[in-house]
Amino acid sequence: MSPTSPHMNFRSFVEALRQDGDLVSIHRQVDPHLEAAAITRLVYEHDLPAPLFENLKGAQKHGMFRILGAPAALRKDPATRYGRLARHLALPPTASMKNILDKMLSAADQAPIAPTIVPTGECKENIIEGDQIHLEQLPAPFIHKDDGGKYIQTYGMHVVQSPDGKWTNWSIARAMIKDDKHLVGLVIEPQHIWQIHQLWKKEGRDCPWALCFGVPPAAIMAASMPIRTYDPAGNVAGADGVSEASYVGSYTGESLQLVKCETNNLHVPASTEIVFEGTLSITERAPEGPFGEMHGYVFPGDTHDWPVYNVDCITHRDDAILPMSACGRLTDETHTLIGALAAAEIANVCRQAGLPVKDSFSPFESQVTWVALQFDDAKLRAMKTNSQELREKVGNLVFNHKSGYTIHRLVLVGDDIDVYDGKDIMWAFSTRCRPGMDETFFEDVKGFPLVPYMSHGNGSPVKGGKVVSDALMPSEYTTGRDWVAADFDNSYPEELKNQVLAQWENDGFAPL
Ligand SMILES: Cc1cc2c3c(c1C)C(C)(C)C[C@@H](O)N3c1c(nc(O)[nH]c1=O)N2C[C@H](O)[C@H](O)[C@H](O)COP(=O)(O)O
Ligand SMILES: [K+]
Ligand SMILES: [Mn+2]
Repeated sequence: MSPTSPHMNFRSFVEALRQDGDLVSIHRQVDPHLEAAAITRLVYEHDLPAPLFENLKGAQKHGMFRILGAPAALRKDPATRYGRLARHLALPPTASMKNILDKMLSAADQAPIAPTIVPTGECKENIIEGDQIHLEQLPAPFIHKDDGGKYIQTYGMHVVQSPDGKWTNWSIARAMIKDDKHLVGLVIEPQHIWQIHQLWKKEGRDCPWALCFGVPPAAIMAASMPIRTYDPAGNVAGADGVSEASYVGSYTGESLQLVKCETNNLHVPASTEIVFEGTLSITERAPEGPFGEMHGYVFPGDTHDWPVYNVDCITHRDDAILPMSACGRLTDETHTLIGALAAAEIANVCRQAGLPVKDSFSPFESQVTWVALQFDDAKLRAMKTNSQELREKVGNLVFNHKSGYTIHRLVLVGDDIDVYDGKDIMWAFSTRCRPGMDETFFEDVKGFPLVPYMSHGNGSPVKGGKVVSDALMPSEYTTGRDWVAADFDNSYPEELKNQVLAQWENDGFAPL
């Protein structure tokens, strides 16, 4: 039996949410066509407990399947706002986003812990092969009314491996049902699934593939993160490097248990809820999309050809649970994971390049198109640099690195700004960055086509549209901050502040 702790076993994770009071089990019949996603969308927009749809219309025998919505979204109580994410990493429910991202980065300088191959696991409880496979009969969710199909894949983990077997990549990329035996989904440059797909194209063979729904929560975090499993520039793989599986081992401190697929030599987490096995075609493409995406838009009719996945075999647990991200406007997994994890990796890349970056975050208010980089002011001064030089250095580094792919604005701030507080970032950006003078624009870098002003704007969908906005004041480069913030923290003597706080409730105010 594989580990049963919530961060290492999806089923245990769902039970842990129930114990936390962070799960709503819905036993009435719910339609996977729009209804399950509509409920989940409202959950996201009000930071409510995760919905578990126990009784889906059209669910197959052997319990194939139930749906868990909002697997990594926010909790309403500010004290445990990131509690559901914390559960992915065995951190306390009061963990801050900084605690979560530090945990994810902790593996970067620890020895990788390779996974362990075990003979079998819960994911082998049911095996469906060949002509018994009917994807069209599964209760797959139709998520937004203008989507191009049923997006069964929004929180599953793709497993693909370089032809030389040295690099196994785990990542999330969307896919919808094409027909009874096939999916079709985004495989975009420079993502690792795209890089490995390219390697198989050179080989002239379809890429062996597995798609794992309901994996150990600690694993899906690495699947969502642009970790450098290869040379820092994120170039196409070559030498032997760290795969996500080993990276997960580092930050959990335990070896993940994997089992071999039935129909290829890939390995998947033993406790996975549902496994699709097959190939990612190097030749076949099909119309895909539109899909209501991470920036909050669907463009009806916006369909493009992408590679086809062929499903040869399905294995699954009894009463399997499919996790679903009904993404769009704030706040769902595309914000809490894609933005946050990219920000963490970008800070890592900056520090590796010798830049004094202390912290970073992608503000939800920017729909995770920005990353704020917090500089150590004293070390910044020691650099004896200036705004233009720093903007060019940071922009050329980050916008040419894979981890910067989804980010279009970098805001440079001092260490008086809390990068996890969107109000702080907007205060600094709005008051310290002079438009036109304190910004450097980058047109000759890879752009992220999912951003609406890229795919449906006035310029190239895949090139440029990026900027470094310097919200460090000139004094921060030379003498140090020459202002005092007009706020409670900074504009009153300590003993007066203590006196005000001590009197606060006696004066008749509610506790802060
Ligand atoms: C958490 C999460 C991440 C992603 C996605 C989703 C979620 C919930 C969807 C809801 C399915 C929406 C879709 O936009 N989606 C998605 C995607 N990357 C793509 O290339 N294509 C995609 O369709 N990422 C981001 C990638 O997972 C990260 O960029 C990761 O870093 C990739 O791994 P790697 O290539 O670095 O190994
Ligand atoms: K990844
Ligand atoms: Mn990767």
